[in-house]
Amino acid sequence: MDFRSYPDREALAMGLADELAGALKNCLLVHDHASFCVPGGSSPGDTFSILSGVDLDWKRVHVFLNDERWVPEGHARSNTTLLKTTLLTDKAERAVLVPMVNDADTPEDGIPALEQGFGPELPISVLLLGMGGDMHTASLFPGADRLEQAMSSNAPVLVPMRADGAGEPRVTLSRRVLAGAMETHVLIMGEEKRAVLEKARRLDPMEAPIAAFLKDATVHWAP
Ligand SMILES: O=C(O)[C@H](O)[C@@H](O)[C@H](O)[C@H](O)COP(=O)(O)O
Repeated sequence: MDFRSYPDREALAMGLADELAGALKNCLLVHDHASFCVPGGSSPGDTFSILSGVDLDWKRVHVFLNDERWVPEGHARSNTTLLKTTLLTDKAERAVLVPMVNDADTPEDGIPALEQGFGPELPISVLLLGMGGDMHTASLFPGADRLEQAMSSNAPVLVPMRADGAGEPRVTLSRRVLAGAMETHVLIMGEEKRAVLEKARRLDPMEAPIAAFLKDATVHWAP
């Protein structure tokens, strides 16, 4: 694991946006498109805003979430809405969004149609992950109902997930798909998450799902 510490959150957003843009540009030099997989939640907003103004051949960048809360677009907890308002604006408006939610009643009902969109997107070219205080990443929550399936080596691309800490039902990319990314970055902020991440490194991924992705990752942190 490579750990990068920034003096403050503004420097982190600028440094991380620069790093992600560089990785996407490199990928586009040799591939016809780049698959860019990003977290929802509150941490990446500033990074996304900076990235959206970067000069890049965005129409060849395919963006999708690590995971989504099963709520309609426009809902206050919709990661898709967050993505559309922070990343997919300005120059990045031309990027292609691969949907992670549809209007089915449950993730189980919606997943078959969603999975079809992921065929051309794997392996992920550039992966950004967040982490919760309980060591979850994407919607791989410790103790979640289908964690074992989602962490297994023959897991499907998408897994429905319900967990006490999750709020609403979720859909998440499985460990197999996330761990197959060509390049992985992790974004965390604050002393508490830094300590949690250190602890996670010593635990089994079933207890600390973020641990499954740290070995080859670059972690970006600011106080
Ligand atoms: O939909 C989600 O909740 C995310 O994809 C999730 O995995 C997130 O990255 C972490 O929970 C950290 O969230 P914060 O950035 O809000 O702390």
